[in-house]
Amino acid sequence: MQGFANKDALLTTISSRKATFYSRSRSTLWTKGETSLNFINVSEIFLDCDRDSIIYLGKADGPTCHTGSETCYFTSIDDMISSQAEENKLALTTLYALESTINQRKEDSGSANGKPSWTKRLLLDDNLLCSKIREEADELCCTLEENEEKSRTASEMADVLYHAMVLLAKRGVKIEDVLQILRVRFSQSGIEEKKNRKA
Ligand SMILES: N=c1c2ncn([C@@H]3O[C@H](COP(=O)(O)OP(=O)(O)OP(=O)(O)O)[C@@H](O)[C@H]3O)c2ncn1[C@@H]1O[C@H](COP(=O)(O)O)[C@@H](O)[C@H]1O
Repeated sequence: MQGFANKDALLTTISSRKATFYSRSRSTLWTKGETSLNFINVSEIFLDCDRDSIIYLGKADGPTCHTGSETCYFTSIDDMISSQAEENKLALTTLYALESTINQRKEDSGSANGKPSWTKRLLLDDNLLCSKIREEADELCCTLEENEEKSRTASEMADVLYHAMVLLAKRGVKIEDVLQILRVRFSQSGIEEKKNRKA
């Protein structure tokens, strides 16, 4: 574990041999184990080369992390990065799969395998498509204004996304083109971009 220590915390640790720290939020000394009874019995204390960091070496009576883990350092950054990458991949796969279905409907004549297709109806009727996009966007806003369940917000966003993606297909614009624009905007503040637009 890692904690902040001041001179008093260090002096207390030296005399009690129990790892003691200073809480900056509570402005008080605290000894690891005073609540959990999982004390750290300190045998040696080392200062680092420029004397702004200390290591308490000792034997712990139990888990040192408040989560019950043996150590607080149980989160692997490499694992975090790869699970994030998996989530990103899944999001992209979902969007590309939906885009591909919509494009198939565009190529189908009449209906999808003889079945009625909502996508096809939208693709054939600009007024219906635009009115649905506006309607779904309004329903998304209502989930905020009327403080609806988070699941309603997710569902309405799915409706907005799907209907907007039908418009993209109709216009022959790829979702990748949209994502590319979003990526370019990562490095720019929206306020600054608007200011520069007016100038
Ligand atoms: N993601 C969607 C999707 N999201 C919403 N919708 C349809 O959009 C329509 C929304 O119109 P509603 O008037 O019912 O509006 P609503 O907001 O859902 O309902 P209300 O709140 O107005 O009552 C419904 O028919 C939904 O089923 C969708 N229709 C199709 N897709 C995707 O497109 C694929 C192809 O669908 P088809 O073209 O119908 O074969 C599907 O397999 C899906 O992957």
